[in-house]
Amino acid sequence: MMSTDYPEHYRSGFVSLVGRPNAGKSTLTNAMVGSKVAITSSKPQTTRRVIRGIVTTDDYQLILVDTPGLHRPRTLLGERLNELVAETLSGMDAVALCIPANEKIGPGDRFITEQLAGLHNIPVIALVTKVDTVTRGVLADQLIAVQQLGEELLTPETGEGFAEIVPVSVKGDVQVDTVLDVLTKYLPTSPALYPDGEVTDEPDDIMVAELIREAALEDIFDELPHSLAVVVTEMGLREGQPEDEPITDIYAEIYVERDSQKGIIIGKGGQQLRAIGQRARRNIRKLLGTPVYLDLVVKVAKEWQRNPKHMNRLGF
Ligand SMILES: Nc1nc2c(ncn2[C@@H]2O[C@H](COP(=O)(O)OP(=O)(O)OP(=O)(O)O)[C@@H](O)[C@H]2O)c(=O)[nH]1
Repeated sequence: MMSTDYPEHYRSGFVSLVGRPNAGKSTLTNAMVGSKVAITSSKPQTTRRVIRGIVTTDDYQLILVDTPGLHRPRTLLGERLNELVAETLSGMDAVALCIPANEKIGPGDRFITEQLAGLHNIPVIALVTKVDTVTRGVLADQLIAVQQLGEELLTPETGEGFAEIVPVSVKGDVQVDTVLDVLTKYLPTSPALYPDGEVTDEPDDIMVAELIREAALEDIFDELPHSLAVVVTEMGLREGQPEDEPITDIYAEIYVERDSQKGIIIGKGGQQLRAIGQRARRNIRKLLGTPVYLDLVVKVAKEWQRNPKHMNRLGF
């Protein structure tokens, strides 16, 4: 379909879908990618950009980028990761914040919106997702609440708020095309940035490490407020697998500061570590688009967090 000649009006660029867990980002990404089957890729890309999908048509190429690390900074390390997220976002042509229609706007939404307020000259579009789950009345209230959120936190000076607010439902097949139209409006004129076919940059071990870290912190966060780092030591597609059954092998080390914390992470009979692995695998699988074999080792690195050299060695 694509040729090397691009029409003058051709647009190409990056858009990131953000939003708290369960907001419907993946479902929407898949629906947009699936609706225009020119290029699909669920493979992660460079260290900074984790590409979830590319929608290529005769008029535009929309590159959908993931930013899984967008959360409250918990530690120095967390702040650095959030800088990484900020850097990813600052390279976007637009950012779309997903807010479900059927859940009240909460602290998570507010926090992310505040983060987005720091972006300069990047339009932020609100997508009110899963509108099939609510009545018209509830949707109307949510649209107003979203508008107020934008006016209050995004551009309080001007009160402009979100560049646009678009209701959408993948399950109900409502306005998925409209979302594409809206997002691509903000792409700059440019030839396609990715060639036709599979995209094959280096996988992103930083994002994988972050997913493992999040999985570890999920239910033992209180006991380990700060002392956790994850390093992916090896990652790659398993050789000799049939092409339609790829598996990604990942070897990672979880660093804690004290022996006692090591015990917490591993748990009785290794139970906790298994649970962490399971959770992490589920999310990494989403990110990479292949089943994952995950080998986790827990190590003690004393006071690593306050030691910049140590942090550098750990890849931060
Ligand atoms: N009814 C309905 N459910 C939806 C819709 N879109 C997504 N969902 C459901 O909402 C849940 C979360 O969707 P995801 O797309 O995984 O959300 P996400 O934001 O990618 O979540 P994380 O990966 O946890 O950040 C899933 O159970 C979806 O099936 C929709 O349009 N309508």
